[in-house]
Amino acid sequence: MLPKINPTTTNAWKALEAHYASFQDTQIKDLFAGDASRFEKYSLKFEDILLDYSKNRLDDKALSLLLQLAEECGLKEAIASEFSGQKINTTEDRAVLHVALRNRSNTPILVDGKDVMPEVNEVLAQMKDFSEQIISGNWKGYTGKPITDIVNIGIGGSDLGPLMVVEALKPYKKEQINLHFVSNVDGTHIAETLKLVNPETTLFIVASKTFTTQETMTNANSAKSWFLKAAKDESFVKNHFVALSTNAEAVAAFGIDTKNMFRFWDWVGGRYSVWSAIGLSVACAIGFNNYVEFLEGAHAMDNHFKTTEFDQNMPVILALIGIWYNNFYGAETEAILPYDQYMHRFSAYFQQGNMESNGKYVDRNGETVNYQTGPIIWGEPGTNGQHAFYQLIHQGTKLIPCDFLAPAISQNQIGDHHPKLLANFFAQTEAMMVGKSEEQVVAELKAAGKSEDEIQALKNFKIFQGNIPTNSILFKKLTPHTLGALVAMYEHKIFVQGIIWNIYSFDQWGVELGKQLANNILPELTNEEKISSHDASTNGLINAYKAMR
Ligand SMILES: O=P(O)(O)OC[C@H]1O[C@H](O)[C@H](O)[C@@H](O)[C@@H]1O
Repeated sequence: MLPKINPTTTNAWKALEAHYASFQDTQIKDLFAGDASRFEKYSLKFEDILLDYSKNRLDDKALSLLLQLAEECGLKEAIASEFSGQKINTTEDRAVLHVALRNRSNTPILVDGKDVMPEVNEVLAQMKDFSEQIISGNWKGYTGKPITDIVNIGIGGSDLGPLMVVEALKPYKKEQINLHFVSNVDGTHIAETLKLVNPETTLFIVASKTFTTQETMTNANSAKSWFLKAAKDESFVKNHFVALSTNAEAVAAFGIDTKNMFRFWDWVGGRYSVWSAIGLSVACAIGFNNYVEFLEGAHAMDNHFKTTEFDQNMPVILALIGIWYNNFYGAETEAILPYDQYMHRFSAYFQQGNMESNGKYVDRNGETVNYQTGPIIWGEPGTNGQHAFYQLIHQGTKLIPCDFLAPAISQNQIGDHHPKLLANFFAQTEAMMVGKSEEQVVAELKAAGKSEDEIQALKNFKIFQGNIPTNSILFKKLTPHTLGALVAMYEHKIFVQGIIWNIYSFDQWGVELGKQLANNILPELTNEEKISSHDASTNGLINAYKAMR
């Protein structure tokens, strides 16, 4: 079971507070000036991935206290509990075993005394067989034509994971299959997607752990009606609809043959489910072997996380640096900035991964925390972000630690695009650290021929204070294996932080209230009566909507 230690009561926390008081104004660039080996010391390599964390407001003392914090909070025991299948998702009484889904070494993992690996392998074999039939064209639609388009209908973890991975691994995509993702209950999403596809050659993958999610069920029903309008015969549904779910009854009730159901288990969290049957659209897009490569990459990172000393452990180091800024410097957000267009949904994916996991104010003792928990995660690919929001990172009033990610080798070697992209990556992390001093600004303005008055009027606007912390994550190439490792790295970072913050990272009670109230409101929108059962604002809005429509 997980430890239940309030991190602020540890010796390490108190020592970190004391250290922060004297260290807080230290400039990263001065730390480099004082230590010629800082880059070597503060960087880690794992396979083809280099993590450079030297551009942080971090010294040996802070780092060793953060490592001590991890020890005092029982991180070692917590990792062992997770990997051994203990029910560490206590509020839902479930194990947390996405690591079993990619456990390529096949060592037994027991839940309630039963090894889960045979079932995991069974579903993988089913996914292999199915994806091969789709890709080869052997799986036929109701008029005997092969499938050309797959529409994944799902939301949250049943959408963001496969969507992010299919986008990131586009260079590996099989040409004959087009992928589409429908998530929003806004009818526009399904309507615009259906305009692009033909019922004779389209496969709908209905992805929902619970198979009760309003958005997904609504979209799946609309897709089914659209399909039946063309196919006319219910018996054809089995050629065009498959389900990814833990809920066989609901799948059958929807009219999908349970032979066409790919199952997973309650110990797979939605936001950690791309490694499960939820990855079927990925396997159909890039082929099963590439999907397995993706699992292998994650498994390799799992082993690194499980077996490596904390001071050399990438997810642990990233997590501790995050805690340093979140809990001592008061940073409220973290930006994830991939310099790879294929990774354009990576930040959105970890927005859910992080914020749904660690956005909690109640600790594992059921008490309200007296410290900050999960940060706000956001980001867009570089270089686009540079022309949009980097202004605030460079000269705003908020501290925003950033992760920069980039491949050394582009999958599209066109002219000098890639050196230009990477030049921007390196320049931004350098600029964020070194800033630009008053002396530099004045010298530049002088060199540009400005008068003394002009210099005085302008100079303050052109100064960059710098000292903005960044992690640089450079990898050789965005292969399925490397992507798997990167995703697993961030997953474990979230785990480590949740353990230290003494919260439960694998439930998501905070999404329930809105769903409940929407279910109450929906029937009120289907009649013309004036509504008075809510607060004045909600009543006013509902009534205004009814009058407008
Ligand atoms: O896969 P489903 O059961 O349809 O759930 C889809 C999503 O909705 C829920 O509200 C949760 O917030 C997510 O964690 C989940 O991924």
